[in-house]
Amino acid sequence: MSDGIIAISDTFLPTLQQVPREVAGQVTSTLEMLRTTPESPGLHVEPLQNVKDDRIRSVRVNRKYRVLVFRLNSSGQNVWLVEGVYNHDAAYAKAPTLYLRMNPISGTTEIRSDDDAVQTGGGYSEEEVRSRAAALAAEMAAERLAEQQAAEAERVTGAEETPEAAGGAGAGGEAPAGEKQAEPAQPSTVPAAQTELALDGDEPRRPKPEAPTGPVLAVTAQQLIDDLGLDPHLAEQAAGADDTTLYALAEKTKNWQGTALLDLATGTSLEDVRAAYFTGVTGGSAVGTPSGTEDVLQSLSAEKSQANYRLIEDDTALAEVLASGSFEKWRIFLHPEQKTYVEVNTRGPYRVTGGAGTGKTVVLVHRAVRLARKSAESGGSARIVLTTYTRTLADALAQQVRALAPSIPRPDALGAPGIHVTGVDRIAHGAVTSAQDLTPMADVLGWTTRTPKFSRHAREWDAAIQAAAAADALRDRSQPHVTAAFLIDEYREVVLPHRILTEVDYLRVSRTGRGTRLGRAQRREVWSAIAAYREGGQRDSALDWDETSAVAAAILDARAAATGERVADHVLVDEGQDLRPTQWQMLRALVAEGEDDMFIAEDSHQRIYSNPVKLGRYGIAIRGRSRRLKLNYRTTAQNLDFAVSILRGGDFDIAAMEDDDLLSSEVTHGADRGTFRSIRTGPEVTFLPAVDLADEIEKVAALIRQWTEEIVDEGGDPSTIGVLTRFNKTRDTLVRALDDRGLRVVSVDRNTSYRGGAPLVMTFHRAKGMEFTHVVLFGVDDSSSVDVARSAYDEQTLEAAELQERSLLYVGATRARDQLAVAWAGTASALLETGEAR
Ligand SMILES: Nc1ncnc2c1ncn2[C@@H]1O[C@H](COP(=O)(O)OP(=O)(O)OP(=O)(O)O)[C@@H](O)[C@H]1O
Repeated sequence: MSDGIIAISDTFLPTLQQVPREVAGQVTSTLEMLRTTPESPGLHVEPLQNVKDDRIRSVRVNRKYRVLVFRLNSSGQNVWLVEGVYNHDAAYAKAPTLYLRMNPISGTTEIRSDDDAVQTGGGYSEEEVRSRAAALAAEMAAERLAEQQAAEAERVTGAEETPEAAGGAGAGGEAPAGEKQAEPAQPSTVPAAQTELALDGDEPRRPKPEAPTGPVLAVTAQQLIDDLGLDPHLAEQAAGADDTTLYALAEKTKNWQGTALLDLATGTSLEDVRAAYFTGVTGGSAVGTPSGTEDVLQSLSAEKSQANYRLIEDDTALAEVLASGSFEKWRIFLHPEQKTYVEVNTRGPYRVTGGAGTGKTVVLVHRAVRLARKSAESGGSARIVLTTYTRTLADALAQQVRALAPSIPRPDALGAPGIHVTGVDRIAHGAVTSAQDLTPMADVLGWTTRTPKFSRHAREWDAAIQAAAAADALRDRSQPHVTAAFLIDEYREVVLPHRILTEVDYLRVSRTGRGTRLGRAQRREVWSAIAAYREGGQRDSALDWDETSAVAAAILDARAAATGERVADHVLVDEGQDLRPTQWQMLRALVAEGEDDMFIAEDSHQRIYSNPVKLGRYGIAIRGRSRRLKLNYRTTAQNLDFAVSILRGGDFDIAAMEDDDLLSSEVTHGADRGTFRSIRTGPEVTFLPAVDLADEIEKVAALIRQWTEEIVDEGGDPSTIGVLTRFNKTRDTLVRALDDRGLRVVSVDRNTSYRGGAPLVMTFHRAKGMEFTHVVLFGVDDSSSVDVARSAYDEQTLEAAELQERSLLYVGATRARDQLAVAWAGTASALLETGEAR
């Protein structure tokens, strides 16, 4: 008999994570034996008594553990569908109730249990189900044909651009050093399904959110039954369910039906949900009846089943993951939407947005690996750059790439085959230091050197202002446009990207997007300070980081002009919302425009470093190629609700801030409860109001102690607790105070890498991109925001700075997987809008 096939169910990985490490190793070798030599005397594959589905087997791992599998035998070949690993007694208690059913409407395999909280009741007989399924299949085929015909008609007549084509070549926006192009036309109509979202985005200010009541879904129970194939009992409860009930139902429903409900709750249409999960396989059986082996096998091998099941046969990637000893679900099972963005072939830059924890990084890492594998399969050696804002985040990305695909090369240098993972400033630094020819520097700065230093400090702007004042070039130094804050932004957002070298050019340049309007005399003043800053740089042969990436872009462009070659084939960017204009220019210069050139993951609601950027200005035209992820995999619904309530108080008009040429519905998400949901629920957020700092520290110390004990009791590591502060100073005070109370914590800053064994204390900024099981937001009182008015030089920067304070709290709150606590002394921050906190 030929070797069998191992099929992994998504129920298996969480159970594998629960067993001791050495047992996990034994499980994988047991599965390998099951695949190759199931008859081996060393392997005990036991049928069980009194079972619902006689295909279920218990396979011995060691004295204590058993794996539950379904044996699906077809034409002499075995497919072993692995459900989970349990200790002996739990396995024997569970096995009799389990059965395999293929849903006749969706064609999806479901591992069901007689104990399912939601069971059959009402609905159709088996016969009715089958005939309904056949009718539906015909309906879908007709729909597909009609769609194809419509698309064909559009292509032929050119009557209307498809979204992809609309963002194609030529829509590149304003050239860096050129004239402003005409604004792309706004679409005159918004598709009906998106109208509500678009209007939401236009609301000037949201009222304080009320707890949502009434049905969440905009579909009837009958539609859920007929069109989706949900269990009738579940459908009836779900159709009328309010928010809380819907979550409870989705969580209890272990198979794809639960996720499909959440998808609908995020605004995904019935058609899209069907397109995501329906396998197209016909047959199956009603709830309560196991389905035939052939039906199940066909369904399992359908591509759409990959969200929940994977066959190991020929899947070296999956085998690699299992062999690695680390079993997080994200490495094998992607949400259908995530999978789409991993695999989509793009005709230019593509952007995935989505709230915190929706798996944007997961998509990016899978995509980088897919591009590398695809190239290797066709004998190529693609040069892939995977980058993000900071080095710490880049290190985390590198770890994920290694976990997913240890065998793919991760070169240290730009231009080598494989996945080069590094921070965006390091790329710029590398491009400048490795350049043979630094003359393009002169095109950006007006001077050049063979030995640049990278050491300029923001305070050198003060020296430049002083120098300009000393030369009598400034009339009044208290004017906003001659403050360091204004000049830094003007330099990085206007002067450097446009490669302005002279006052004459600066007087002419379009400053679109900058809030403050400047007259001629004011521009002269600004230029005098900028010229002084540049002279300082030239004197010291020193570049700041914005200059470095601007120079890197010029060097890369010059090299491409001379050789016709760019240094990368694909560029993937995480945390894109925090990148600055010249960094985008540099990334654009790494890769030629074309298929799969740039892929960007970002969340505008998490922007905590830079001002919004209109990517189209830097040759990154994403119009029509921006998509949104909506299911939060990280944090519970309770924590997410709290985090989103912070955003709601702010006027995040993302569409206007960054890409006003996009439909606002393409980018809105965070403030819109209906479009962003968590996949699980947990305890309520804990609020810890305190009378003063000492009281707050006491309360937080007690909570950390309690959490630490609970985590240690369960065999976990207390470094999964994160305590976040707004300022470095608060962090240091807190760490000292906890230390005085005999509570060991680790203070994390730029220079300390974190270790396990103790809770971590760090700033909100440092926690960006990280996640913890438990989080305390410390010191969220009315003095916890920076005095934004002090550094803001106009209305626009004031608003942006206020939004950044909200974003910081949002970032902090969404680091928590399970439990979140918010502490403050005295009056709570005005940014906390929830009733409990006020
Ligand atoms: N398909 C999936 N199955 C299981 N877990 C997933 C899946 N996708 C993402 N996750 C988990 O959700 C969490 C958040 O994922 P990720 O960090 O990619 O989100 P993100 O959108 O980049 O978040 P942020 O914007 O906050 O950085 C991680 O723990 C990740 O492992």
